Amino acid sequence: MAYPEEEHPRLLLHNFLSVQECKELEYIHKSNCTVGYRPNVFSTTLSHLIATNCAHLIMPFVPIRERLKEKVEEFFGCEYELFVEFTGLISWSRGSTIGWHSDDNRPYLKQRDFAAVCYLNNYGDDFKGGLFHFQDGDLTTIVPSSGDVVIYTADSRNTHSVDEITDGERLTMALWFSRDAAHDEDAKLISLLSQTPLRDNGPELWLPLPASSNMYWFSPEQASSHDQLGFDICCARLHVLGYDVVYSEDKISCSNISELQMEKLRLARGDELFDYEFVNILHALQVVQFYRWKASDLKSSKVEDSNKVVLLLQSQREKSLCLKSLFLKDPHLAESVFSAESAKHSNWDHFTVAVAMWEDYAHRLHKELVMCLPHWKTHQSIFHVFDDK
Ligand SMILES: O=C(O)CCC(=O)C(=O)O
Ligand SMILES: [Fe+2]
Repeated sequence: MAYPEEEHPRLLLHNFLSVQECKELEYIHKSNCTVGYRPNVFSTTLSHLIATNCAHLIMPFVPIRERLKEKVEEFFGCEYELFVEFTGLISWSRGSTIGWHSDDNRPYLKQRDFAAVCYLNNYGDDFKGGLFHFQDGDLTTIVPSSGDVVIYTADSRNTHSVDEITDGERLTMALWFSRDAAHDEDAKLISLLSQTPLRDNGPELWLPLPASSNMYWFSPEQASSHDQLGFDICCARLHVLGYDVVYSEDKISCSNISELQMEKLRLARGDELFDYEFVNILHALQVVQFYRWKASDLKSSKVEDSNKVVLLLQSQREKSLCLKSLFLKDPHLAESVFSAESAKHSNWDHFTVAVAMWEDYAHRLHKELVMCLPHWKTHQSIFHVFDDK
């Protein structure tokens, strides 16, 4: 039966995204996410990337969004009719869940016609729980597997739910599509990009700039006051990977998180201080996550002795601990939300290579963005312009 007569129009596509695409989106999410719209959920939106001086990080999304839109249009028989309404990376940590719903079930969501949920990591290996269920019809349970995509109509023919995540972090990219041009995400993003200075080539154009500190503050559901419990998610992600933050300036006191987030810092592991200054905590987090993403390539990279490691002084250690207590009021909570990952840090020499590779990566994406933007503005649409990637 062809759509629209079908009772439950939906499709599961295996390996629609490559392993590399999934890993790159994971890198972007784990270094840029903010607290999400539901308890224990974190999200990364494209407008947030633009707002934090990381507009270049929308580049990896561009060909994927395009392929997904084409697939959805083809399957539902509405070629050239759809707009991407929203794109988001979403991670579901322990305790998160969503009950039976359809994706257009609120007055402000009525413009949503179709959904595509892309799975970026694996049930069982990366998280426990988190199975997806359709309430009726065929294909009722989907076991998330990296690279797979489920597409379905956003209406009540596809009522669905997600089981509670009981361990680990479940990572997805969700897109919604609309026939209504007034809800075109591209137009909104192009307008934001047009207001962002991008033209020159200096690193200040692609070094991240943290958003307001409350966007990175995770509060457990039961906490009555914002400051009492919880943790800063950037610091928590560094912590679960075994990195401590050491601020460069002596004058820094353990007081104001929003000011600290903008300060220069270094990273330490145990009593080793990596003598390289990051411009702020997001910069450090991006490089650390990049190092993890590229770990296997780095193993075979030729390393010159970097001499960048010095012994952490006692005074620096004390300061670092004091700051940690400010950023992580509850380290155990942070470890349970981001599931203390086994530290994969192999050595600082490879890390030094990663710092340089990260810069090349950001710079390359920035140049691509600057080349694409005039085309996007002309067509009022975000599309893959160059094929020589
Ligand atoms: O992550 C999933 O599998 C589905 C998420 C979902 O239903 C939603 O965000 O509306
Ligand atoms: Fe949903």
